[in-house]
Amino acid sequence: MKLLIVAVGTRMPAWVESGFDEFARRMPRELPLQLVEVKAEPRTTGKTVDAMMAAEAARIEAALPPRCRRVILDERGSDLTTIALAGRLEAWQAEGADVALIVGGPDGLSPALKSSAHERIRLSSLTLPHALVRPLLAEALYRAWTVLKNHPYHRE
Ligand SMILES: C[S@@+](CC[C@H](N)C(=O)[O-])C[C@H]1O[C@@H](n2cnc3c(N)ncnc32)[C@H](O)[C@@H]1O
Repeated sequence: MKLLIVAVGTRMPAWVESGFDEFARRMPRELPLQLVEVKAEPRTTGKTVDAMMAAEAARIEAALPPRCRRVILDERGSDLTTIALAGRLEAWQAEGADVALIVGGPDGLSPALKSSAHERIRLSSLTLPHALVRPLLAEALYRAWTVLKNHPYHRE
């Protein structure tokens, strides 16, 4: 099984890439964390927000592996503690399917894509900039894995 962060937006600032890479490289071989970037719709074409989100949703759909578990990152999703996220991670591993953690662009994710999700989670009740979600999520997943392994990185 692998974890994929499928995120709208390309050419992120160096601090976003190095923050993500720092935690992705710590993941074990049996649970790799991979970033799949999806091109954001240009904000200069005069399209409506709904049309831009629909175009981004089509690209996300095309990037998802078949039969993956879809987890939407959404500020209105369920709250998770680190321990609860570790529990999810354990359940996902038992299920065995790849898990796609989907992060929207500047306007968020289309309602249709959100309703296709198996679950919706949030990292905070604050609205986060989409670039910042990548390293935060990578760290949260790494931390959750260390909980399952009783690794000293996570301290109660
Ligand atoms: C700038 S936010 C979009 C805000 C938009 N108003 C909305 O309603 O989703 C871009 C993306 O970052 C992610 N995101 C932002 N805040 C988040 C949070 N607190 N928890 C989890 N994901 C978040 C979501 O995937 C969102 O689609």
